[in-house]
Amino acid sequence: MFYDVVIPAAGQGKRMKAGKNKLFIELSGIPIIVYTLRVFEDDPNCRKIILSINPAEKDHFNQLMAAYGIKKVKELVKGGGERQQSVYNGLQHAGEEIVLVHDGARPFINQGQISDLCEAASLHGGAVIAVPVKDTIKRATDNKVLETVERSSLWAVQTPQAFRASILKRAHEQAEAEAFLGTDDASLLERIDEQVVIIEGNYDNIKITTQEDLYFADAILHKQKRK
Ligand SMILES: Nc1ccn([C@@H]2O[C@H](COP(=O)(O)OP(=O)(O)OP(=O)(O)O)[C@@H](O)[C@H]2O)c(=O)n1
Ligand SMILES: C[C@](O)(CO)[C@H](O)COP(=O)(O)O
Repeated sequence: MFYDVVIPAAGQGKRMKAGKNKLFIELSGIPIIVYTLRVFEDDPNCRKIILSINPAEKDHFNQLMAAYGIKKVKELVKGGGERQQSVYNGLQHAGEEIVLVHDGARPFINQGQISDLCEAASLHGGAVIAVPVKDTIKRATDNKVLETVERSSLWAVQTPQAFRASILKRAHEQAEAEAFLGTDDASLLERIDEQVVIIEGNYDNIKITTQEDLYFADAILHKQKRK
């Protein structure tokens, strides 16, 4: 099933404390964003990549795409102050069928799962990749525990997230109109009662967020190279 993908890549990487967009940090000599883009460049079902970026970094992104032969980025879109706004801006350039949203900061998505995700989105409206939560989760205020949350129904949600484009566009419009800010795109469907289903993913699909994620990323990369 064909799809367009919106990749938000306009963050500042504050939690990484690298003093630059963390997507330019290299893993084994290759920038993180290149790993992410390659997954979609190599997927024959991906029609086009829409990349939301900070305009000040446009030349850097263009240089990387030229150097690594990335040809499917058909739109370089101005990102927003929040991830949700970067996705919203990208969505304006997406087609009318299936659209995926995938963090630039998740370079280890397994291509095999993307088609399952698209099928599910076509059937249900929205679908997310997620893994069962492994830790015991407690709710607390001011470090005082209020309760232990029942774990069997908890999922840690990742990207990609796939949607019927018309539903995602409507969900974003409504969130924008009501000044609602979510941490992922599926939450915008949930609040307008559109269905979102889970496709079980794997724990390697980490989002590179803080310094320690870089050595987890190196380990995952080495594991993948051994295959
Ligand atoms: N205004 C923003 C914020 C984030 N992102 C993108 O959304 C993805 C997930 O966001 P996150 O991991 O939070 O990245 P940063 O915002 O860069 O990190 P931080 O929150 O630590 O500053 C990243 O690919 C990031 O580039 C974006 O396009 N626009
Ligand atoms: C969309 C996301 O990757 C799902 O896990 C995540 O919510 C991005 O935002 P965060 O603020 O870094 O959690």
